[in-house]
Amino acid sequence: MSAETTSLMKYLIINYRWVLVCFFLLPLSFLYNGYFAIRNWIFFKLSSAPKNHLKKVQSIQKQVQEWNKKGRKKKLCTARPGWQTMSFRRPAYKNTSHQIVVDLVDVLEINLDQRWVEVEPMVTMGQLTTVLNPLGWTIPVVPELDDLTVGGLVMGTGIESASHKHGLFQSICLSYEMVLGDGSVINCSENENSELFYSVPWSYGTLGILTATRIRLIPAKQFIKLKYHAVHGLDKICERFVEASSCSDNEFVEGILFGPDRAVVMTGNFTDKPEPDKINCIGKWYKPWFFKHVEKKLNPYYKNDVEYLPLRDYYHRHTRSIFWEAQDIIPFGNNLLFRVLLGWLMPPKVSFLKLTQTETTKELYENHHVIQDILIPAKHLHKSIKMFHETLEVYPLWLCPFYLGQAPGMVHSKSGKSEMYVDVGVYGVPKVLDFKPEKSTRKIEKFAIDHDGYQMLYADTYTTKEEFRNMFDHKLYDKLRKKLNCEDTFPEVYEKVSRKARI
Ligand SMILES: Cc1cc2nc3c(=O)[nH]c(=O)nc-3n(C[C@H](O)[C@H](O)[C@H](O)COP(=O)(O)OP(=O)(O)OC[C@H]3O[C@@H](n4cnc5c(N)ncnc54)[C@H](O)[C@@H]3O)c2cc1C
Ligand SMILES: NC(=O)C1=CN([C@@H]2O[C@H](COP(=O)(O)OP(=O)(O)OC[C@H]3O[C@@H](n4cnc5c(N)ncnc54)[C@H](OP(=O)(O)O)[C@@H]3O)[C@@H](O)[C@H]2O)C=CC1
Ligand SMILES: CC(C)=CCC[C@@H](C)[C@H]1CC[C@@]2(C)C3=C(CC[C@]12C)[C@@]1(C)CC[C@H](O)C(C)(C)[C@@H]1CC3
Repeated sequence: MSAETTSLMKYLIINYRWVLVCFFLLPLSFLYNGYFAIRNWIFFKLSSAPKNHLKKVQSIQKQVQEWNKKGRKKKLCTARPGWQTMSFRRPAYKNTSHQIVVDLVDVLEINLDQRWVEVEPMVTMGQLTTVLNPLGWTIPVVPELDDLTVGGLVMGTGIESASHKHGLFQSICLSYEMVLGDGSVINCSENENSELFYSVPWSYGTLGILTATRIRLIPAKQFIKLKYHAVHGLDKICERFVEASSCSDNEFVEGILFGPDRAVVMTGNFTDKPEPDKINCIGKWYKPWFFKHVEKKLNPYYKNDVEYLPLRDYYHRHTRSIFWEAQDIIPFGNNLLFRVLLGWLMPPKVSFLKLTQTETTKELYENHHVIQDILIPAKHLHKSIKMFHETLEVYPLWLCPFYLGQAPGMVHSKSGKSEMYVDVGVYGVPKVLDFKPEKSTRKIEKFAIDHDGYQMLYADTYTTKEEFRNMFDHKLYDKLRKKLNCEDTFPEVYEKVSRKARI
């Protein structure tokens, strides 16, 4: 292809990606979701899951035992296709690993007396909220985005606006059932095999295959009373945000920074008594994107600083616009006409976007886009926002507080006592002129390491193995890897998340 044609193709792919998305990916996503809704309903109606679980676990054990018999030639990973994972890149290591099929996709049991739900690892957040919310229950932390799987959230991490009370996703898990590298099944919890229980989070499937987990339940009411607090000035923003995060009356706390000195802090509580004229079904297809709706609250003209959002609308408030990533894919996606006509098809499935990503878009995102979630102690929030402004100048920034305890494992508070942390989510096009992906990201990673922070690993990490082990506490992890003979069974976490391991 001539140079002109190539650059024309690149121009079209970059500036008209929305054509592919609107005319192909949106309808395809809608049909795919429809198929799975029916499939789940039928599987449930047949009550297939509870009866089949044991058989499905035995099939995983059999796969691992066969792998052992064949001489353990390659290391193990799950057979989930890389394009389906909720991470920016695809796991290249799967091509050179022995893949274990883990088709565990169902809700197993809801025990309302003891307040837990037992689920298989491929259950998604969308499926779980569909099951639980009509029953008047919820898990305490419901990570955004329907397609997140329980397995990925346990083995990686998960966070949402209730995390300031309930911690990260692993803090709401009561037990894990796993198949180990020798083909045996093990259960672990705080009181049983507790060292394994604390090592599983952030282990990225490198200690065993997760086959079920029990998650705590709390009563859910049908609405969230959401208060919007427009705040101006970085000092005031940090003060208001940290104060809201430490106030135990707030069941939900979230902040969106729309510029270096203007933000909206949101506090929420469950309620069954909404004021009828203030109900906002923000999840309806024709409604504005949530972050755009929030941005309007900065304007003093919009007096209405209290709204009542239906529970499921609140839990998946950022899903239609994929936080603010959809605006780079469908620039006119928040336009009223588009929303009324095609909003019901949004969002395009992230997995389909990944599946159809071209080298051109990949290069574009690599060199002109940043996607990171940096977890920083709340006492360093002011400093970190300034660092992000100088290094990237990307807005909006997502601020999500979470309580981090001292339980052993890869991620714990480093100050010797439990403390409030903040997830600073950065998703967008850097405005600074000197943005260089590796240099800028390594600066952010160094800032995190120097301030007792962490980096979410669904995103690119440019840390060296030594820096990675400096950021994440490998003491207990290394001990378990040895105890469970993982060395030649599973790769190490770093070998699954580093830039070399992903394409
Ligand atoms: C345990 C459980 C798992 C579910 N899994 C899914 C799912 O994977 N995908 C999805 O879209 N929807 C799921 N649902 C939601 C389900 O689709 C709706 O709640 C149900 O269709 C509503 O119809 P119903 O009122 O007849 O349900 P119910 O009358 O509550 O129950 C209908 C069926 O659910 C079974 N059931 C009820 N409670 C339990 C329990 N604690 N453990 C196991 N089986 C139970 C009963 O045996 C019966 O066959 C699940 C619900 C429950 C309680
Ligand atoms: N609000 C939030 O908290 C959000 C979080 N995220 C990120 O998304 C990730 C989850 O994405 P998702 O696509 O669900 O997960 P992935 O499929 O990406 O899995 C993440 C890791 O968990 C491992 N894993 C998954 N299931 C199992 C299992 N049953 N047994 C052993 N290992 C397993 C995978 O191993 P393998 O590679 O072998 O398959 C992989 O290393 C989270 O970790 C989080 O970082 C993204 C958006 C929002
Ligand atoms: C802790 C929290 C809230 C994290 C939110 C992370 C999301 C914003 C991330 C997770 C996966 C993610 C990186 C993704 C993308 C955007 C940002 C996402 C959705 C997109 C869709 C951007 C466009 C890209 O071409 C491509 C399709 C590869 C990715 C896929 C993953």
